[in-house]
Amino acid sequence: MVIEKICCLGAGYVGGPTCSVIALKCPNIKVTVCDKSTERINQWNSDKLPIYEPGLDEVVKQCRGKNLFFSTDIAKSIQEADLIFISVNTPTKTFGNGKGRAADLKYIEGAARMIADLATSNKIVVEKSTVPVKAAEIIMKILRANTKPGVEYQILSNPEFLAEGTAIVDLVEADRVLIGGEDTPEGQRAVQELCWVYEHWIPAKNILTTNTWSSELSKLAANAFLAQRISSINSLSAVCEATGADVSEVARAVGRDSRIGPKFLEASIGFGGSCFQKDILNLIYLCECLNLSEVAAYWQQVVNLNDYQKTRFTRKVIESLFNTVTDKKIAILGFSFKKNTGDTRESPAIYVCKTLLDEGAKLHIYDPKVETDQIYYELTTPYVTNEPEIVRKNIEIHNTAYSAVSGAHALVLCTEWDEFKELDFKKIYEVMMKPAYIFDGRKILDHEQLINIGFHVQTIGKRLSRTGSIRAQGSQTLP
Ligand SMILES: NC(=O)c1ccc[n+]([C@@H]2O[C@H](COP(=O)([O-])OP(=O)(O)OC[C@H]3O[C@@H](n4cnc5c(N)ncnc54)[C@H](O)[C@@H]3O)[C@@H](O)[C@H]2O)c1
Ligand SMILES: O=c1ccn([C@@H]2O[C@H](COP(=O)(O)OP(=O)(O)O[C@H]3O[C@H](CO)[C@@H](O)[C@H](O)[C@H]3O)[C@@H](O)[C@H]2O)c(=O)[nH]1
Repeated sequence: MVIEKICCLGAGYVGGPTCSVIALKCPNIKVTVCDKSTERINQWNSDKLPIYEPGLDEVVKQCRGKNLFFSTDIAKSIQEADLIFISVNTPTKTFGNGKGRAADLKYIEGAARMIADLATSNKIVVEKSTVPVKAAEIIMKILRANTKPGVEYQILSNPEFLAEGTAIVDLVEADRVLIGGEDTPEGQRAVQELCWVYEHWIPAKNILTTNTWSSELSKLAANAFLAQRISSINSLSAVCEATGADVSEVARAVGRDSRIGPKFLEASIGFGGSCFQKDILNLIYLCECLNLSEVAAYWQQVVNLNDYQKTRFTRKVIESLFNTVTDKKIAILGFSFKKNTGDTRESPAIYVCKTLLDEGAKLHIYDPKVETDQIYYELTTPYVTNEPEIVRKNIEIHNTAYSAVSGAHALVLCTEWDEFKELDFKKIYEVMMKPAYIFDGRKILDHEQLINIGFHVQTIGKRLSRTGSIRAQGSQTLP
């Protein structure tokens, strides 16, 4: 079979960018991205795409209507496709068996049932969503139990490694593409067909093929390793604050060892995003189910340390402000989970804001890309101690950083947007209440300059000479 038509179920952060790049690099293949949500598909067909991703607009504009289509006509797209990507969401279960840990596979199962219902010819079905090991077996069972006469399926695992904010570059210049398939002649033929798609732009040596289960586990393992590096450096940031060492210097020194490498050693207020926590919890649940409790406990600690880092930072803000933020105006700069994305899923800013709101603070929030409604949504659902209406009264969303900081007791920087480095802090100092506090949760500001202006400054993993922290003054240890 030569792949002429591809269908993708799920037009989200993965399905949209991935298929746009496939369409760009494979002009001979017709790519249709489908979603159950008509609103999402309408946005993909409009001038304002549903997600912000540098470089994505250009790719979509170049291909849309030529060989790239966004559609709600799932039946037609499935029927005409040779290959179907399943790129649906796999959130952590919020109830029932495995609550808070296991991946909820209801959307995967739903997608498999749709394919089984609608397909009338042979299909290669590719699991692109991140799933627990052996999830392909579920898809296989559903498809093969409902096969129409003459229809055959091959199921492949092809996890996605793109990071938000750099998705287009990550897709165009992928370190590797991973494809897992069944160890049968038909399975291996399907693997080669998907390899052929990627070989339009990825060097063959960077396309790794494995068995299905290794491929599924490698995705969870890659995220667990990356998150573990962040928790490791964040754990050391606490040691730095307590001793006078500087975590950036430690990271530079440690990262120079070529066996360790310099990337992903940036101490922060904690990792966020829709993947790291969900995928580690997924791995932990898998280990528990396999009676590997020591392994589960090992990875659980990565998540625990991340929670500790978020709590530690927020506690520092409150303690520095004389242990009360009630009725104080606090400017929050950055709400997305990292720069260059409008995505707020599991953003550490949510924890910081909710805790401050619970303590009675009035928040003035600015983020260059997050929509106002999204901020309200994140802060009012779920787990708030106050009623949503009360919470809303204590939040104001701003269009600029300058208006957010006006009259504020403190500025809390939660996301490392480049534009925050360019702000005129002399101007900001003038309009803030005194003493004026800055809490740099991303270590991106010029702290010496801020201290010279007159700010009390605190950051992650470094003790600054003028911190303003009651606990820090005359004390060798920070909370
Ligand atoms: N976001 C990332 O950066 C990233 C990177 C790598 C892997 N992943 C994984 O990829 C998967 C998708 O993540 P995402 O961030 O794109 O999720 P998302 O929530 O942005 O998008 C998923 C989309 O699937 C749609 N959907 C659900 N069931 C459907 C069905 N049966 N038919 C058609 N559409 C359906 C939903 O309406 C939604 O729009 C997850 O498993 C995630 O872990 C995400
Ligand atoms: O040194 C670092 C690097 C990252 N982060 C934080 O970690 C989180 C995740 O960042 P990143 O990994 O860059 O973004 P994601 O889009 O979540 O991408 C991760 O999750 C995706 C979904 O599975 C994978 O495909 C990617 O390979 C993997 O990097 C963010 O809050 C970052 O601010 C740090 O605190 N310090």
